[in-house]
Amino acid sequence: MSRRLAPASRPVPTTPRATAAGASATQPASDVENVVIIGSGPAGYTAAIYAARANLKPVVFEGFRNGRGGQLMTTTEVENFPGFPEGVTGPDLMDRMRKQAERWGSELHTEDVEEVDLQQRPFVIKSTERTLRAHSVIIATGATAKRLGLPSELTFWSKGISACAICDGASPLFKNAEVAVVGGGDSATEEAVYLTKYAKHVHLLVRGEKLRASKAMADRALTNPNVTVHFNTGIEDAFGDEVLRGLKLYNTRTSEKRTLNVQGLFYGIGHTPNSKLIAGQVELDDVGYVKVQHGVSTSVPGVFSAGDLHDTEWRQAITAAGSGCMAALSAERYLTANGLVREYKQADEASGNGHGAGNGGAEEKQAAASTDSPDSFDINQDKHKGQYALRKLYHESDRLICVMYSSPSCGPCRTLKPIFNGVMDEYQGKVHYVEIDIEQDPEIAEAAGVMGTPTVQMFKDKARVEQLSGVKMKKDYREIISRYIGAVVAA
Ligand SMILES: Cc1cc2nc3c(=O)[nH]c(=O)nc-3n(C[C@H](O)[C@H](O)[C@H](O)COP(=O)(O)OP(=O)(O)OC[C@H]3O[C@@H](n4cnc5c(N)ncnc54)[C@H](O)[C@@H]3O)c2cc1C
Repeated sequence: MSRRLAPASRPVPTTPRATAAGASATQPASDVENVVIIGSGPAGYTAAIYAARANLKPVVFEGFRNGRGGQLMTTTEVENFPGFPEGVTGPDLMDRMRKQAERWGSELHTEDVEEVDLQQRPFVIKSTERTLRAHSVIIATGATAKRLGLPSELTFWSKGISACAICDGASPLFKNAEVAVVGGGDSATEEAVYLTKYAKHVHLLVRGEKLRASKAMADRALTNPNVTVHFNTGIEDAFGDEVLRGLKLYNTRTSEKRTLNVQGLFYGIGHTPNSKLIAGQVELDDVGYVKVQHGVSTSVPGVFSAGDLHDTEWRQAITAAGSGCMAALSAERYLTANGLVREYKQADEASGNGHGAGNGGAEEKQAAASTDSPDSFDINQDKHKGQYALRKLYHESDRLICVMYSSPSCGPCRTLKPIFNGVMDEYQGKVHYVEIDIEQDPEIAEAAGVMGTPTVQMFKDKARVEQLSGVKMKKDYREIISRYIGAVVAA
């Protein structure tokens, strides 16, 4: 896909410069950032909080295709992050980290970085929308748990299938249940043993005829009475109803098929570090993990790694956050030692109201109206909420009606809301926008055939004309809307 890359597009600051975040520069003008952070998982946001509190005014590229907020946006309850004795949902935790980063003046862009040049100084970072230069860079692009790609994988994801036994093993879903772990290496074997704390019995499904795990680890699984190791075993698919109930297995040597009734399937087949962006510029290990020294320093001075991107062992939110902190402090030290710091003053509001700038923050302020009722509904308003409004508009509006269906625990919905709200603002007076929370209004979501969230549907003249699942780029929504109302307002 070809993308337009703007030249160094951020304005050259004057001194002092009133920044969008309410911070002002106290050093000579420059268009070079102190620090650019790539990634918005626990590592990226924690690095942003520390760098922002050190008055460095970090610029954060949160990512778009893989979703802002990182891996925890795909999970429900996080029970092991300190400070949340009752647990917290992954999306809530990430929203809180994001707000904290924003509050201290981080500049957030929900964009993917497509290219970096770490050979020249200042470093050059090109995202889908802009090109920046920076004296230091923190890479926190995480790792992606490998999936099997079973036909029913998405249906049972977080409803029995999980990529993290340590995170999800204690869930009530698996207590005293039979569960399976797939994989034959150290991680899978360790996870199988770990799960015996909660599950009645654990089945370790191994494609080959022996375990690849270390002897000590393999022995722990093989001698545990609550673990059965099934060699030469592949998984064809999963089955169940509301939740996972079992697996369709096959013998990898004889192709013989059978089923195994389990309520959990945990993937222990490894992770892929998201290091393509920096391959060839920063030293990586054989698998692609960044090689670090002193915790977070990469082979390029001024470039730091944080979180799962270099963590081959722990891969937890708290360890990622910890290394985000280390990366930010290391970047600060590096900038200071090399006389590169451009310090910004925190404006009063930065420490008070919980809002900085960043494009996401600005867009989030434009949320849809509160739920419409017969008393409050006004057809002249652009933005609406709830099924009453949708039914009224469906029958009475002569505009294009854009409906976004979301649910409170859906991470991608949180990513899409500000994006879609921003697009809707470009078409004031031309479209009607309705936000439907499918937990509050399940009937209308069912009637509309919504199978997952986020979903965007568009209606014109009492007919559904478009349906889009997941998070798309602004330009995709604009292109579609322009088909029905003519002009594209913003490029
Ligand atoms: C289903 C599941 C449940 C889990 N539950 C728990 C739990 O309960 N407790 C726990 O401690 N841990 C849990 N984990 C593990 C935890 O989520 C990870 O260890 C942690 O998120 C790693 O943080 P990170 O910041 O290093 O990377 P990630 O969270 O992976 O974030 C990486 C970020 O980088 C961004 N990015 C990637 N490429 C680019 C690019 N080119 N440009 C811009 N941005 C980019 C992505 O969009 C993403 O925002 C779970 C993991 C999964 C998959």
